[in-house]
This record gives sequence, C-alpha cells and structure tokens, in this order.
Amino acid sequence: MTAALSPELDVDLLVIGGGTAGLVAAKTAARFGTSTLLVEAHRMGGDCLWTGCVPSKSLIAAADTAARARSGAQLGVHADDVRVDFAAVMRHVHAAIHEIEPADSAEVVEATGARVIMGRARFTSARTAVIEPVDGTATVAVRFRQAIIATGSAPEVPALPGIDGVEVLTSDDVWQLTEQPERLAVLGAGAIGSELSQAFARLGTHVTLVQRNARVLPKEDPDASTLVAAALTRDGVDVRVGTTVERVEAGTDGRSGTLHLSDGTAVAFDRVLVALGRRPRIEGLGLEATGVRLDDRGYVAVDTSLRTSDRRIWSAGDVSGLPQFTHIAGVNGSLAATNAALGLRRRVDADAVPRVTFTHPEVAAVGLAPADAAAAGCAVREVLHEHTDRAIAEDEMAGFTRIVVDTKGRVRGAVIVGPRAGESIGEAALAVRQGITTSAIASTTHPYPTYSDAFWNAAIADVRVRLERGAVARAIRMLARWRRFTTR
Ligand SMILES: Cc1cc2nc3c(=O)[nH]c(=O)nc-3n(C[C@H](O)[C@H](O)[C@H](O)COP(=O)(O)OP(=O)(O)OC[C@H]3O[C@@H](n4cnc5c(N)ncnc54)[C@H](O)[C@@H]3O)c2cc1C
Ligand SMILES: NC(=O)c1ccc[n+]([C@@H]2O[C@H](COP(=O)([O-])OP(=O)(O)OC[C@H]3O[C@@H](n4cnc5c(N)ncnc54)[C@H](O)[C@@H]3O)[C@@H](O)[C@H]2O)c1
Repeated sequence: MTAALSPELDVDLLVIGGGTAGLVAAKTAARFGTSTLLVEAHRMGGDCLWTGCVPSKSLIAAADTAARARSGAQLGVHADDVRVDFAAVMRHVHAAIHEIEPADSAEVVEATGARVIMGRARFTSARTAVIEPVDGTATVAVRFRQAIIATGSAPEVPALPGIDGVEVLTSDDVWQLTEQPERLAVLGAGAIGSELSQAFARLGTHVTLVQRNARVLPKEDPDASTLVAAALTRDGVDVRVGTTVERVEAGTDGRSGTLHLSDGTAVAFDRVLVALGRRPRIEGLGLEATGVRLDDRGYVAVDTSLRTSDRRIWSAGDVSGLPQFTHIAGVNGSLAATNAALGLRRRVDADAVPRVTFTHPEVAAVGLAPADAAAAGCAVREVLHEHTDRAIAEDEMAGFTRIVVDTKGRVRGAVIVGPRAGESIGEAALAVRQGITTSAIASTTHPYPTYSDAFWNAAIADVRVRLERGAVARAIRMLARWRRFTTR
C-alpha cells in the first residue's frame, strides 16, 4: 500500500519522537537551518513531562512536605494531625505538568523553524517513512536525508504467573489514580520503585516493596542502598529484599490480590505497581525496512557518535540503550542532531554524566565509583554528614560525600547521599568533566553552612593528605624551618 504513495514531504532530517531527545534534536537541527520534521505519536514532551520526572518529583514534593511536618517535633515544631488530601496531591501533580507543558509544545518547536506532525511514524526504507496522523487525516509520506530515532522506552511488565488476572499499575498510569491505595505492593526497588514506595508511604499508604536483588538501588553505592533502605523502613515501607514474586493471586475486584513470594511469605495488596525496568519503544517502527540493528537487549545499537548501523539513521534518548535519564536524552538529542545535520562525529560523554535518585536521602553520583577507585589507582576521600554543620542544623545527618581522586589530584568521581545531593553533584560533574583538581576546589571558597561544603571539605581532606607526604611535605617542613631560622 505505502509503495504506491508518492513522497509528499522531502526533509533533511526526520526526528521520530517528541520526548526530551526528539525535542532537543529537532530544535537543534532547525536552528542550524536544516529542514526538520518532528513526528510525535502521543503527547509532546514525552515521558519526562507526562509520566516520569515531572509527576514523580511533584508527588515526592507533597510526600516530603508531609514527612517534614510529621518529623517537626524533633525540631520543636508540632504539626499535629497531618492530613493528606490525595485528590489535592494529584491536582498538584497535574498542575505541575500543565505548568511545564507549554515549554515542550509544538509551537515552541515550530518557532525554531522545524515542522511538527502529530502522528505515528514508520520507516518504509532507509530513506523514506510514512506518518499516520493522529487526527485520522491521510497518511503522509516522507523522504529524508537523515533520521533520528527518539522513541523512548516503556515500562516492562514481565509475565509473572497470575499477573494477567490483576490490573497492574505502572509509571505510565499511576498518575491517573484518584483514590489513594490503602495497601500498595511495589515490585522492583530501582529508581522508580524506591522513589514511589517512599512517596506513597509518606502520604499514608501501607507500602510493601519487593526486590529480587539483595539491596534496594543495586546500581548505586552499597552504603547509599543501606541508608535508603533504612529511610524507607523508617517511613513505614515494608522492605523485602532478596526475594521475588512466584505467583500473583488475583482478588475478586481485578485490582487487589496477594503476592506469593519466593521466601514463602505472602503480601496482600489493594493495588500493585510494577517497576521492573523498561523496554525500548520500537514496535511498528518499521526498523526491518532499514539497516538499523538492535543490541542484545533489544535497544537500537549506536556507536559513540549515536549513529546506528544504518549510516543515515541516528538515535538518542532511552531507545538508544544508553542510561535512561532526561539530561542524557537532551544532551544526546542535541549531539545526534549536530552530527546528522552538520556531518560531524562528536562523541557521547560517558564519564561525567551525573544521576540522582530522588529518595530521601537523595542519592547522587557521577564518574568513577568509589568501589572501583583502588583498581584504577585512585584514592577515596569522605566527609560524613554528621560532620557537616548544615546537616546537623537540619537534623539530617544520615549521609556522606565521597570523592574519587587520581594520583594527579583530579576528581574522577563522586557519590553524595543526603538532602539536596542532586544540587551538590553538579559541581562534582564539572570537576570530573574538566579534570579539576582537589587543590583547585580547596582553594575556591564555598559558602557556609551548606551541604556543598562537604564536597569542599572532601577536597581539602585530599589536599591535606597530599601535603603530608613526599616532596611537598619535605618542602613545607623546610620552608617552616627556614622561616623559624630567619625570624629568630
Ligand atoms: C517514573 C519515572 C521517573 C523518572 N524520573 C527521572 C528523573 O527524575 N530524572 C531523569 O533524568 N530521568 C527520569 N526518568 C527517565 C526519563 O523520563 C527518560 O529518560 C526520558 O523521558 C527519555 O526521553 P526520550 O526522549 O528518550 O523518550 P520519551 O520521553 O519516552 O519520548 C519518546 C516519544 O516518542 C513517541 N513515539 C514513540 N514511537 C513513535 C512513533 N513510531 N512515531 C512517533 N512518535 C513516537 C512517544 O509517544 C514519546 O512521546 C524517569 C522515568 C520515569 C518512568
Ligand atoms: N531519578 C531518576 O533519574 C529516575 C527516576 C525513575 C526512573 N529513572 C530511569 O528509569 C529507569 C527504569 O527504572 P526502574 O526502576 O523501572 O528499573 P530498574 O532497572 O532501575 O530497577 C528495576 C529493579 O527491579 C528488580 N527486579 C527485577 N525483576 C524483579 C522481580 N521479578 N522481582 C523483584 N524485583 C525485581 C531489579 O533488581 C531492579 O533493581 C531507571 O534505570 C532510570 O534510568 C530515573
């Protein structure tokens, strides 16, 4: 059928997907003067805006407010009878989405010179695609010189025995809840499971978190996992690690039920939220008509310049199999567009990419992990937040700032656990990216009292160690002796 269509649009660059990666890619290319077409099948803004970062951080803001009010007594403030109005919390969540939505709109993209079509795109060859517009109007055929696949990822719901009998929640639809579940079972303690378990518990839901791995947030520093697990437990989450779901027994309403776990225990729930990872959104994309190959996990395989195995097709964002964060989607969307539009071969930055899990305490990391420091010939310096005055003042001492430093004194990585760790990690990312030394950081006055002075003090600790050994130490001692001698 599509073979009979004559091309109606001829563009330099076709961008498929209007999430963060696609939006940034289209705007970048259009600003270069490249004729650019962005196609979005559902909603401009993608997952971050509608089902990801924005709603989750808005829910977390409400949950943190409730938790702060409840723990105020420790600081002498009694906010008795903290009451959560779940419907109002969800109104806040949706208000935040709608406040940000205009920034990701088709109008904003079109203002850069790109064209936007709301529709589903499918490749018909390595140079052509068809678009089925969402408004049901006639299919549009497109000829392109370059294309960027930015179709994102979707929640993975594994075929656990019995799960089909229950209407599960995922990060796609949990935002449509109108009633607060009394008992919520959360499967998976990665970023989504940990953030949402804590948020729902702080809002008053009884949450059971089931994690196959031996610890929550297994991709993070083990000490961060320990602190987050303790915080989840303190917030009332029933944390079950090292166990998995053997069978789901559905209740009569199709939503509630019982999880039968591999450790022999059972968990009754009113709703169950599945947060067991993501899968690439490539169904119906027509990749078989192109030379695009997939990696062993089924994601679009790209080289370091984000080019796929089809030389005219590039990919950015979650679907490209790189770490799934909005900032990476944005940076790589820009990079793919630059390479595609200008014929450059700029490379992705894999070393200095920060990530933050917005639990309380927040867990932020960048670069070389402390656990890998010794093997790389690096040292680890640490400041416990029990020695950070701002943390003491706020009664938030469960946390630490750890930096990884190479033999030349350059910061190669950092892990920060504590309130506002996500704000502090930016400085560490700059240091890692630019090869900044601990002495440069130590000689930069940081404001007091802040959480970021823990990063400063970790750098100072490293400088102190360096000054106390080897030639520098000998030179300092000689200078001091000389000074004593000359001022006798
Ligand atoms: C609950 C949750 C919380 C998160 N929190 C954070 C956070 O705090 N910080 C962070 O950095 N990251 C966070 N993330 C991850 C972040 O949301 C993603 O990494 C990011 O949205 C990926 O952007 P993307 O452009 O690759 O894909 P998406 O945003 O998924 O956009 C892809 C778009 O492509 C469209 N599309 C798909 N197929 C087609 C087609 N054939 N034709 C046309 N259009 C198509 C889709 O409709 C979609 O709009 C979170 C994710 C979740 C689920
Ligand atoms: N703050 C942020 O930046 C943020 C927030 C949310 C999501 N995200 C992104 O979204 C991605 C997906 O998040 P996610 O949490 O769905 O996936 P994930 O892969 O991070 O975590 C899934 C967890 O489920 C566990 N698991 C797997 N199978 C299981 C089973 N059968 N029973 C029990 N546990 C099982 C795994 O051990 C793993 O820890 C993240 O990797 C991240 O890139 C980022």
